[in-house]
Amino acid sequence: MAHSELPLEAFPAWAALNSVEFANAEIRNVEGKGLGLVAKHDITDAGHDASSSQVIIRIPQDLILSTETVEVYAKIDRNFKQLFEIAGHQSTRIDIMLYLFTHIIQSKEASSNTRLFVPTPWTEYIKFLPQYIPIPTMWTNEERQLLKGTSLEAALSAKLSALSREFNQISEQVSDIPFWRDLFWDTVTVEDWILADAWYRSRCLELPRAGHAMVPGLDMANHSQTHSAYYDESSDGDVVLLPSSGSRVLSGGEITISYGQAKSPAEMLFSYGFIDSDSSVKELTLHIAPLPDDPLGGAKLRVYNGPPTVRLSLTEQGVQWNNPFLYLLVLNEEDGLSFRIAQDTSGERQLVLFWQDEEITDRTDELETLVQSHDLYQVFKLRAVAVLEERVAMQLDRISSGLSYGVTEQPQAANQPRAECMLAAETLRDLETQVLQGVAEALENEKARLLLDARVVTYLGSMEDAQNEQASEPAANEEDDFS
Ligand SMILES: C[S@@+](CC[C@H](N)C(=O)[O-])C[C@H]1O[C@@H](n2cnc3c(N)ncnc32)[C@H](O)[C@@H]1O
Repeated sequence: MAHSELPLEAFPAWAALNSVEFANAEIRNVEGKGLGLVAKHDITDAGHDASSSQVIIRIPQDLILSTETVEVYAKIDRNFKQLFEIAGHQSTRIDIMLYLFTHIIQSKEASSNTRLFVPTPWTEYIKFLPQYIPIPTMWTNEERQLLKGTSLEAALSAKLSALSREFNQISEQVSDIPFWRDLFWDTVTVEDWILADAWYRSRCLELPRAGHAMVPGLDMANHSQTHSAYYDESSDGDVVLLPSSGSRVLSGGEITISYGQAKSPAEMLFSYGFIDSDSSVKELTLHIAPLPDDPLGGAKLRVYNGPPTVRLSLTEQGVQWNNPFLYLLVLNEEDGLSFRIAQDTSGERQLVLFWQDEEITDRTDELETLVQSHDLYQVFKLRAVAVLEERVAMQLDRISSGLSYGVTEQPQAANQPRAECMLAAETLRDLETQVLQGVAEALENEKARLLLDARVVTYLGSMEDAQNEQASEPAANEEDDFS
């Protein structure tokens, strides 16, 4: 069943009906970016007061889609309430997605004129939103293959599994409610949930007071590193778009905002479906697994209070790769790392981490600082460098072997990936290869430096002596060993 859509010409009427003021902007098609905001008259920065006459657009508070809006809607619409009571109240993301999902279902039913839910300003507004967002969760299978070997490969497959898990769980949770059960049988598909996620991810922003929210009209603003406008909440709670300091947009020029200056290319592609060629951020995040022969591997993963990842960046200052999880991975019992099980006051058993007999369970992210005063710090660092070097080499291998798909192979015409997806994947691949190569080189240099360190030399020498001694001792069962 198709979603109903509205032409752009209908937008001014929707805006007027809902008291959205487009004082100095209109929505137009912008080459390569979908819709965007364009100045009606020249804009110059002439003050930073949200109530000043420089306001480009103003959106009334009651149109903002936040957790609060969703809670209020659950009080008005009993069908939505049933869904929200069962599947909502988990996170802002899920609450807003349930609201969007409900509105998507209504838009699919629009042709049959069946009113399933109490209408809201969003009932019509979502008909102006694109049905396809160029983020990889909406790419075809063939297009997703283009990301093989990049840092998005694992992130994307985890995201798709999570989306289908969330959808199946909701479907199961509502199976006892006839209204929702019938909708899940006849109308609703996982693609609707994927679309709700794509809208949320690519259009949600953080407001100073309302927090994570979607703002109709404002979410038509595209991103630029040299953005000409910024948003704020006025004293009466309305959301306003204002000129950025020193900005100047001529009549007919595009008005842009910033989606975040520090986001990596992978994050931009994942959340917004494009990589900003003006951004200088060269960064990627890699998952790091415990060493296969580490008996403490599982406990280390459980106790670490952050994601088991390392962020690698190339900056003007050089290469950055430090991450406390690496130190947790390379430290062992003989170094002074230990785990114990403790019971809290409610009788719950907890895993507790010690370093040199000091409890550090809540300080795993300070591990590198904690080990710095140890005599063997340079040895620990060498181990961390070696583990990371191996992981980076593996990723470089993956990223270069992934190259053969889609770029050199000719996929079947029917499944031909779109040019924009090929270009985005190739850009990501190039940028990540640069980072990985830069980090690999820096790690190689760091390893060479550490291997010259006096304490490392002494430590490695003592390890070698111990091994030689062990090898020269006859094995106790040597004579009986016929294996
Ligand atoms: C908040 S929406 C902006 C409005 C959107 N262009 C539309 O047609 O509805 C964010 C989406 O706009 C597009 N976009 C924003 N800035 C862009 C840019 N600098 N280059 C390419 N696409 C951009 C991306 O598809 C992104 O997911």
